[in-house]
Amino acid sequence: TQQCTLDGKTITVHVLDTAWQANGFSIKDDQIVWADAIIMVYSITDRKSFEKLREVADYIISKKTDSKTVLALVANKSDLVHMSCVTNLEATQFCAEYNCLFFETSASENYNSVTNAYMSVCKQVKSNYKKREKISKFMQNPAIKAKLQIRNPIRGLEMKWRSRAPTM
Ligand SMILES: Nc1nc2c(ncn2[C@@H]2O[C@H](COP(=O)(O)OP(=O)(O)OP(=O)(O)O)[C@@H](O)[C@H]2O)c(=O)[nH]1
Repeated sequence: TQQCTLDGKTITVHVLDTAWQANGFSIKDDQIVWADAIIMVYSITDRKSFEKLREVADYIISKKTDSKTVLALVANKSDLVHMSCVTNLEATQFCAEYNCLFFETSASENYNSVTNAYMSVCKQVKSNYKKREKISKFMQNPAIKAKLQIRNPIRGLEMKWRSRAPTM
């Protein structure tokens, strides 16, 4: 558990460091569901570590029932770019496919890049929370609630009517 400052406010972050093993994650599925953000890290000098992430991302998505979780892909060891065996295009394609944020870091030579990735993910989580709060406040508005209640029966009627159409 870590405290950090975001937009002048102290936030508490629970971090679980896990690994992908032959039989899946070393954490429980409900911890995947519980997470607000999941950061997938690979080493740019180890192609297998990148390729494995497809399996990881597919598994995460299969356990998540909504899209509120922030997913991030981190290309670590950017100081060893001359030994890289994963192209930026491949990483970008992965991010587009899984809707991930993307960061390049060097844990050994540029710790700021690590902090930046970490804080950006926290910011995105906070922003998602704010958006959800706004939507839920909006839905609690009596005028909106009333409109939705009127619309739902109408939609119900439409569905009934449509399902009868082929027999007419
Ligand atoms: N050159 C370079 N080496 C790094 C970097 N990050 C980690 N390493 C080295 O890579 C090796 C593995 O680092 P770890 O931090 O143990 O990696 P890990 O993924 O936590 O490993 P697990 O214990 O299997 O989870 C160590 O020798 C680190 O010094 C980096 O950004 N650049």
